[in-house]
Amino acid sequence: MTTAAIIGGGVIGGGWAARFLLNGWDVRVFDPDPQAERKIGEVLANARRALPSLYDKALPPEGKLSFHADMAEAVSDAVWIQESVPERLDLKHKIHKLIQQHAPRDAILGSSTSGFKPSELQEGALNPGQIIVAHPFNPVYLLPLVELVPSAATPDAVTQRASALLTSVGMKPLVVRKEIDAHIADRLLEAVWREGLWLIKDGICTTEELDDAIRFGFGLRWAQMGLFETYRIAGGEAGMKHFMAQFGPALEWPWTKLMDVPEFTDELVDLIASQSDAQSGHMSIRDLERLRDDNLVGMMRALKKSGSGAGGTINSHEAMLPDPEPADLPVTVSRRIPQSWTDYNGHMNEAKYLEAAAQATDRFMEMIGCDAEYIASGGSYFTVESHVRFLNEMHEGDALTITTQVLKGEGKKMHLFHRLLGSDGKLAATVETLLLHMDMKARVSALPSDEVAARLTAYATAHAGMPLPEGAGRHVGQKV
Ligand SMILES: NC(=O)C1=CN([C@@H]2O[C@H](COP(=O)(O)OP(=O)(O)OC[C@H]3O[C@@H](n4cnc5c(N)ncnc54)[C@H](O)[C@@H]3O)[C@@H](O)[C@H]2O)C=CC1
Ligand SMILES: C[N+](C)(C)CC(=O)CC(=O)[O-]
Repeated sequence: MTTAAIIGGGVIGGGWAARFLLNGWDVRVFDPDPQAERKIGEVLANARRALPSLYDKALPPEGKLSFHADMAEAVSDAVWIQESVPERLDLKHKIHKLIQQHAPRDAILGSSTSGFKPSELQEGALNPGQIIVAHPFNPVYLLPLVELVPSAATPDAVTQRASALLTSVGMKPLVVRKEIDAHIADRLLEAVWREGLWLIKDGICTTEELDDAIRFGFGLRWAQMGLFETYRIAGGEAGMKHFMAQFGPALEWPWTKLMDVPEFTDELVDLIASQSDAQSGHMSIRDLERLRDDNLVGMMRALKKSGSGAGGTINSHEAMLPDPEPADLPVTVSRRIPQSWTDYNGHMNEAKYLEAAAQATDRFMEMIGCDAEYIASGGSYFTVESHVRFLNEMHEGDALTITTQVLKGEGKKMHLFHRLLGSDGKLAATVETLLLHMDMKARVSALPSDEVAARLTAYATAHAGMPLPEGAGRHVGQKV
């Protein structure tokens, strides 16, 4: 089992711990705060509820979490050490020295620093080439971006190994070409924050109105296309050059106050804190985190369909996860129930049982080779009939596993029986579904390719010896 050491287990360290644990790594935490175990436990509960929902395949079994008061114990077996102590250079230097006295020489020491350059962190270090900036985004267990910043003293091999390790836990390493204060993203974020502080100080808007200006408009655009691709479209058919000619002059007028910093007087701090309380004080931080996570999962799953932005990272990571063995009943869905799937009755809405079963069918189609490439080449399956039996309630956060049994896989027909199992392994629903293979051009039923037919037959043959599932072939209202 691979081991990560988490040094500093606050907001960011807790998120790193969850990211590694849920990707099957053992995690050792070093943090003097007596509350660290409780805080990490709460972050982990949120992560367990959110991260698996991004995937249509099961993540590896969770690793082991342990807490250590002794640095040697925490780091001596670690492949990856992530430092997330408060943003003070003297503290980071002190803690890196202690880490390097006990760490394996080939372990990577990533720092979560939001602003320090790697060369600053490496000053006076015992093994400078081991230290690299690995700057993540909150929540670390869901957001894939990690800015990986080497200095001139960082060997290329370290950057490459760091990049590969972070990719293997579902992250998107962005290697920053030249070290600079605050890397790339925090420079952008600080510029927006500084301008926002001025707009509030000058009474132009409240914190809520400023957030509205982001979330109802450009915030939605940025998640999928960023700044420059979005502006390319804004230039119309004439593209980027036209856009720059039209809006370039505004930079000189100027519209913004970016280089000034409003003074952090008690008055300004109180104004912002009271507006923020009025905006969001009715919810606890953990409730806000869960709302944020559910929204992020929904948006990231939408991006997964098109492979845009973070969706592309999820697809690549999912492709690295192992497929279940074809001889067993294949697991076609393994996920948690998001809050957005529940309804006014406080449980999973009936439509979502069918949605989950449709995900299982999509996954099974991929398993037999009917994937996006095959569909683009002109063949696919259409569902012609489904029967759902609702047997047990499912709730927000419950684990949902779906197994798929092939009742018939012959010619154009594919007859499937999905079992939806809850956290306790109890049957929550069954969905029996009949599909026909189609010629997508002519939009008529047609035989599948030989390869798809052969893979389907392999499953059908393996499942032929199994008993017919209880409930198969039922019709609505039938007596038990
Ligand atoms: N909060 C954020 O949005 C982000 C923060 N970061 C960076 O992550 C780092 C940590 O920030 P947060 O998690 O927000 O801070 P935090 O205050 O939530 O957590 C810091 C943790 O470090 C522990 N700690 C303090 N001294 C320590 C020591 N000597 N040894 C081990 N642990 C010690 C504290 O007990 C605390 O649990 C900073 O460098 C920050 O710039 C990076 C990305 C985002
Ligand atoms: C505010 N911050 C500088 C600590 C923010 C970050 O570093 C990244 C983030 O998660 O927004």
